[in-house]
Amino acid sequence: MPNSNQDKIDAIDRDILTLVDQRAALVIEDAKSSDPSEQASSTGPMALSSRHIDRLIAALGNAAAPDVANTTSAESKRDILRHIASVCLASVRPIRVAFLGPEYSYSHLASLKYFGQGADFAPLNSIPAVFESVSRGDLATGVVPIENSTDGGIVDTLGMFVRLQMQICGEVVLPIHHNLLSASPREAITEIHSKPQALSQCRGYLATHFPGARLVETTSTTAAAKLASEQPGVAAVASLEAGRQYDLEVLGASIEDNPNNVTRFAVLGKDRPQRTGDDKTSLLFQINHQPGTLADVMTIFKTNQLNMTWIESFPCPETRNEYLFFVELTGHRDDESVADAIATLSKQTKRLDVLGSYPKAQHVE
Ligand SMILES: O=C(O)C(=O)C[C@]1(C(=O)O)C=C[C@@H](O)C=C1
Repeated sequence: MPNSNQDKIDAIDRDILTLVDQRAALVIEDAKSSDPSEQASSTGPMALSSRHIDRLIAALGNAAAPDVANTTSAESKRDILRHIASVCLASVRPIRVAFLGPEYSYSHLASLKYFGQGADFAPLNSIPAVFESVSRGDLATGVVPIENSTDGGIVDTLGMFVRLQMQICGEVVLPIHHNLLSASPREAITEIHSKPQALSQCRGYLATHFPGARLVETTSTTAAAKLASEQPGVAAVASLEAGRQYDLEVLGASIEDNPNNVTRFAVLGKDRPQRTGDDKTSLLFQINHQPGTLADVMTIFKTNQLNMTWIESFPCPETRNEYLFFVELTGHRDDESVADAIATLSKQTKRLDVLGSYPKAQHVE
């Protein structure tokens, strides 16, 4: 059936493309006139654009164009604008982003959420490989899971921060909805494969519905999905996108035990984002193994009225019975209170790494 509105739709598409080109030209002009430190930034501009887009969508509410039915969701509008922003930024400076692959892992979805589809994505086969490629400078930036709301700190990531000098220049918070995916029917499933964290986030569901299945750990959820497409009797716990990629049936949707399951990802890189007024600072420190030292450190945060958003201990690789601590707090290292706390902390710790100050993730959808 011919579409009677097709000519009008074509005209609108042409207008959209003209506007995208105009937008890209403005971004290029701004990049040329910005100071050299901002020009070198690979992660900052997209974070800033996302922030502006979020504000714009929030301000528009549900009344984008009064004369037109408001049929597009705020989420779709946000996705469209983020994609356009990312494509415009890529015309100034292509961004290469390392993540734990293969594609459609949650790390890939988090990278897409942060950088948009205009970035160039490089799937690597482990979290340490992501750290090493950014540290060597092979890739400008990388995205790694750092904390899950069900399971806590991601050990591979925390261990790499302990081993390697690495900066955090952003964060992404992604709701994680796991799915049981297979090319085989439900009754034929004998093995369920996934990354340990994903299996753990679904342990109640798996124990109830597949008590006899063997749980097998893989390097990522998508690696499990790929295997499930190749081996009969194997199911994977992975994203819907991974299931689509490998043509798998969904045997169970949203099987995470906690419906509010979210994972926070750190954006790694050499950028040093400027203060926005709504920032976080990540610290890694080691203290003497003596009574009261951790309490003394907490007092520094209290005195400076700093709100801690995360604390996690990690066994010190060199010294048995000693621990390193990861702490995140609200505020930027350029804020007086944070700068004061860091200066005092440096006198009371055996090791102190300021991992970075960066804009707080805006929303969870
Ligand atoms: O395997 C993936 O898909 C990942 O991106 C890793 C990872 C993790 O290790 O936490 C990320 C988010 C989920 O919590 C489960 C798996």
